[in-house]
Amino acid sequence: MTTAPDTQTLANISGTVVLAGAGKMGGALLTGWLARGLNPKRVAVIEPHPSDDVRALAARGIRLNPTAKEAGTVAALVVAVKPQTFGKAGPALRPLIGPSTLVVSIMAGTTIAMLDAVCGGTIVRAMPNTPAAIGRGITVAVAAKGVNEQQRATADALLRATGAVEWIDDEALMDAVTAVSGSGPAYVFLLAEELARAGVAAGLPANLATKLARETVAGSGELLYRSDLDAATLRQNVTSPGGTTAAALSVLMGEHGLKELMTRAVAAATKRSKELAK
Ligand SMILES: NC(=O)C1=CN([C@@H]2O[C@H](COP(=O)(O)OP(=O)(O)OC[C@H]3O[C@@H](n4cnc5c(N)ncnc54)[C@H](OP(=O)(O)O)[C@@H]3O)[C@@H](O)[C@H]2O)C=CC1
Ligand SMILES: O=C(O)[C@@H]1CCC=N1
Repeated sequence: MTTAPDTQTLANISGTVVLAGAGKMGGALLTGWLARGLNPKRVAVIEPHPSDDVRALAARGIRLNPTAKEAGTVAALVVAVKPQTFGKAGPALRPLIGPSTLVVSIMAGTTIAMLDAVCGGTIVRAMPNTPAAIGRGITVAVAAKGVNEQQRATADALLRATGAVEWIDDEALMDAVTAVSGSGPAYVFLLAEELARAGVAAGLPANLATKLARETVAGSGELLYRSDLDAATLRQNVTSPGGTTAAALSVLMGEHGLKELMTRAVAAATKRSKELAK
């Protein structure tokens, strides 16, 4: 069950919240924080090439690329650069980290031990996903030893500003988490792409096929979100015995079907997440 975002905790964070890397995921987090009441004057962004949207936020009080001194006491540093960039970008973040700074990393495959070695701080490792951009993400988080209750509440509020949050104790699960929910939106968008393509192959005009696929994926997702029924029951509700859906599902659920493909896909992503940690 999703808990309501703790807007009070977000508004009460004392000190600066620094976002390092305001790209697709970092930008989505930033949007969520501001929408949930984080004072822009408390936010600083470290970003070599800020987008026009991020630049525009400077007019609302966000500090762009401040020095460590200008950033002041950093309550939380959220690291959203690419894992491959972190080795170079990480050490430059060190001066921002004080004795009580919480470091929240959303980088795939980057372990708490690696974060500790490169930039230090009190660490929460998290894996969000892009529906965060509309407040409908899901994030899984794991806290390093030494994260106190207040820091955990701060991390929770920052992450919950973009959707649901699940806390786990076992960091080793983060590779599979990344493969399922971090990368998962891409699998769903691929489904929309392929459904449209198959519609065209079945004779539909491209714009109609694209609209039908998009609305079908979006509407089904919304139904799954709002319904108390599980995915299997919702699927069965579409499937009339001997009907069209059953014909399609005999392909999708048949030998070498989606079960096998998805198992292989998630295994490949899990493996890649583990490789990023090396
Ligand atoms: N996209 C997703 O669905 C998800 C991504 N993540 C994680 O989020 C992180 C960011 O991914 P994503 O947003 O997709 O990638 P992006 O490339 O969109 O964002 C990364 C940003 O970091 C900037 N950057 C580069 N060098 C530095 C630096 N030295 N200091 C500060 N910022 C820097 C990049 O600028 P420039 O482009 O100019 O180099 C870019 O704007 C990754 O670690 C990824 O694993 C986690 C969950 C989901
Ligand atoms: O593809 C990636 O590596 C990142 C992590 C999860 C989603 N995007």
